[in-house]
Amino acid sequence: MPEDRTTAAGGTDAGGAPAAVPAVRVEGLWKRFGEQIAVSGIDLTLPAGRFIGLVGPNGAGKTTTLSMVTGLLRPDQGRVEVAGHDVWRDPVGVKSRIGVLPEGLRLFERLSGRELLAYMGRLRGLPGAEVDKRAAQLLDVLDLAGSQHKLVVDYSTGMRKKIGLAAALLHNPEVLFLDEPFEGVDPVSAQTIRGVLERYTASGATVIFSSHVMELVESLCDWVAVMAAGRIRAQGPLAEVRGDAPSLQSAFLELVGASGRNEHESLDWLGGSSGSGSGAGTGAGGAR
Ligand SMILES: Nc1ncnc2c1ncn2[C@@H]1O[C@H](COP(=O)(O)OP(=O)(O)OP(=O)(O)O)[C@@H](O)[C@H]1O
Repeated sequence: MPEDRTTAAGGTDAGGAPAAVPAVRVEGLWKRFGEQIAVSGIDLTLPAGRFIGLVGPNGAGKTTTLSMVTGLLRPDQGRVEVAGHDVWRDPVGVKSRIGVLPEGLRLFERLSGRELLAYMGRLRGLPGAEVDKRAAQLLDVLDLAGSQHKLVVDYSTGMRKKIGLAAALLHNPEVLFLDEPFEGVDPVSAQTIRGVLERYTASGATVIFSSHVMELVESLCDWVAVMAAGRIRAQGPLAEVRGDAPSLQSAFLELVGASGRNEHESLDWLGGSSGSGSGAGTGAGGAR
């Protein structure tokens, strides 16, 4: 991985020279769903060539943010640039430079894995022979070669993630967005995906992925943005965001205001030590 030379604000490098074009620049981004504010006027600068984690608790606004950044959801307000191109003014310019593995990935179920990649490659404008070559290599590396003629509808959760990843990588995008790429994936497949992503970022490309698994983010990412209740609570190099905390997990709990939260008293009926046994209706003052 390259040495960090970008300030947390993403403005200049250590020598004061202008920083390279960031992978993503977000300014004043808002999204409401009725009364619910999902994303609350966030600013975000994610440098290129990094392995970036967008972390936050359930409902923090990660998926909504990624959907707006990738042009899948129109913001109420704000600006988004990907690799220097405005997502809403230059949608084709942006979409040709990105790969997306969205949450709840919908695939063409009645195609085989191989056919799906052939179709996606042609949609991306790649010549047939090139699609064939890249598809064969991706299927091989992702350990899907043996299932390439199986219909996608018959794929397992992990296989779906892997074929979705292959489709997102086929055109060799500059920036790859992944919403919870490791959810429902077994450790062997996770390791395979991880290897592919590490190889991809080592060549200078950017991976931006959302997760609430802190250990994973800590072991993979060199840059993180922490989101809670629709706002960005911290962003910067992993070591900077972690600060003096023993782990990203503790820093995260501190940042999202969940540190030291103790709810066990409201569950005093739960488990063997409560003395209330398995019977219903014993109440808080049950036999002790
Ligand atoms: N289409 C929608 N209609 C109404 N509310 C929505 C919609 N999409 C998201 N929200 C709300 O916006 C907030 C942010 O949701 P979002 O899915 O972006 O969070 P998240 O950080 O991705 O959560 P998770 O980790 O649980 O997937 C939540 O309160 C959610 O209920």
